[in-house]
Amino acid sequence: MQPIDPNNETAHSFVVLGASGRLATQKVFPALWALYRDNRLPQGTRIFTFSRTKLHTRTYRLICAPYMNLDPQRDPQKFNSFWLTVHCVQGQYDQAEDYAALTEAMIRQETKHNKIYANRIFYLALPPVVFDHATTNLSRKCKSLTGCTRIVVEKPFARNDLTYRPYQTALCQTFNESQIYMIDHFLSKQISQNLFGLRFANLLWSGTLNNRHVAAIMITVKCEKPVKARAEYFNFFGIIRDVMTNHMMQLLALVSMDKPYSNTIDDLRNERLKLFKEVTTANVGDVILGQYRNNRMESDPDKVGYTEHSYIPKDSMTPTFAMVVLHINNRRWSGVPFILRAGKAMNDTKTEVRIQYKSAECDEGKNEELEIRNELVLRVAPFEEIFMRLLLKHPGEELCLKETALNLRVDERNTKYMPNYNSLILDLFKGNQSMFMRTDEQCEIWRIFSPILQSIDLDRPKPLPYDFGSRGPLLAYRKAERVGFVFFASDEWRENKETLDYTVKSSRILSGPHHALKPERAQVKLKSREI
Ligand SMILES: NC(=O)C1=CN([C@@H]2O[C@H](COP(=O)(O)OP(=O)(O)OC[C@H]3O[C@@H](n4cnc5c(N)ncnc54)[C@H](OP(=O)(O)O)[C@@H]3O)[C@@H](O)[C@H]2O)C=CC1
Ligand SMILES: O=C1O[C@H](COP(=O)(O)O)[C@@H](O)[C@H](O)[C@H]1O
Repeated sequence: MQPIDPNNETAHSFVVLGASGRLATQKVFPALWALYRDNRLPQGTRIFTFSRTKLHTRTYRLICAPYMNLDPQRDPQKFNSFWLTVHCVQGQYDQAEDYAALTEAMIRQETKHNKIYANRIFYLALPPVVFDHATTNLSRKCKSLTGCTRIVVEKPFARNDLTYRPYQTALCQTFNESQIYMIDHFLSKQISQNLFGLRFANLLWSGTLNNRHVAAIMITVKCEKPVKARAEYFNFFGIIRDVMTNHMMQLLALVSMDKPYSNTIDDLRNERLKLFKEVTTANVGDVILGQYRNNRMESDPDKVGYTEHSYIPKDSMTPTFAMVVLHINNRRWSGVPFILRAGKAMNDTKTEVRIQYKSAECDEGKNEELEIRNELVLRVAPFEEIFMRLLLKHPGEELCLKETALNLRVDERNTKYMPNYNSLILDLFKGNQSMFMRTDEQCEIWRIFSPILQSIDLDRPKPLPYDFGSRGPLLAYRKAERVGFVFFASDEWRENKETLDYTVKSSRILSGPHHALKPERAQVKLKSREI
């Protein structure tokens, strides 16, 4: 893949459809601006908005400005010149002639820059209802005749395996796979790239990531905030479709797939697909669903039960928490549970992959209640870190073991990472599809989750209640323990005693006792010859 040459002669038209919406104004335009400011976009880039709403660059820049992280000392002049590259086109998503008008607008700008070559990128920041109209009309009226055409689609990629088929057909009949960029912003997160590096570049890990050494893997995406922004979308799709059938499955693939044959995009995607094919189809027995309720302790009117929000139907059965246990049917992983846990309005905001190793069989005086396991944790939120839970000798004269951490705060290494959307948009210009999904990958993901999703849609099971701000339903934790995961005082064990005591106390109140709430640090006495 060639790096972008800012002096590239080719004209580039970047079109954001649905530009009046949240995704466009809060993510896509801020990313475009940051890349422009840092001279990362090719010189001949022109940006177009396409929406039913009549937009003017003058007013649109005011709408986007709060999300653009402007530096008043450094940026004003460049910010003005950025907006000179933006052109607004109004249109209906189902009207072919409006797309023809968009093409005329693009040609006018493209020919100013280069009369021969023009690449076009279409970013669909649109809800699914207009997806078919947009892809068909873009394909008929707007494709570049002289350069590349790329189309970017955002989740939700349909609702299940049945609705995905026509979705995939519509997309693949109008665009080639090499033109389709299915965005999953988790693929561009550092955790994803770290998983790859850690696994395939270090013998220490590549040799132990298998069912001989690993007891269980837990992948977590939990969030303290209640559902508010995008509530209508969330209530329709629920937590499983929001983060599991996309982001979390990509993390699962990265932690478990074999090393791709080569670094080419196809080999990478083929290996991911192979892994997804080996994940067994989940059924209702593999899932625990929850929905947050009022904990009667919050004064903030936003921190109420899910169905108490004015914007959520009172009888909603949408799960705001889910834990799903998956299995991979191959030699490396059979027998190891992969536990996906996600939720809103929980006790913590945290995204991580936690690899829990089997316990070492060295301690004669082993205390059954305190089973100690090594863990390798890759965390991306609230901050980036990689740590290993280890057992070392407790300082002092007594010969006993103590949990400790080998810890790396990745974000303290002074490296500035590019935010997700910036690097993904840069990849669009470069034509680098490796951080994007291929359409057949999503097909397998829907196959894995469809029985569960179908049961939720048809039977409308009542999710288990859990208190706002808690760890979710206790039953979920029991389930995780039953399949082989052991909870320690989560990761709070790394904090000072005061925080630990507080967390233990409040956790107890919020979700009842389980192994995560052990008040004592684990200490296992050993005979001297074992140290
Ligand atoms: N917001 C986010 O952070 C994320 C969003 N996504 C996905 O990206 C897509 C866009 O998200 P977002 O910007 O939040 O969505 P919005 O609901 O804000 O919709 C975007 C734009 O689409 C047009 N639109 C909305 N509803 C309709 C309709 N019924 N018929 C025709 N046009 C409509 C509107 O533009 P106008 O009327 O002016 O044409 C609107 O401004 C969605 O599929 C979403 O799931 C994915 C990940 C994150
Ligand atoms: O796409 C989504 O992802 C976010 C989590 O992503 P992050 O980059 O903020 O960690 C999730 O909160 C949201 O519900 C979901 O739609």
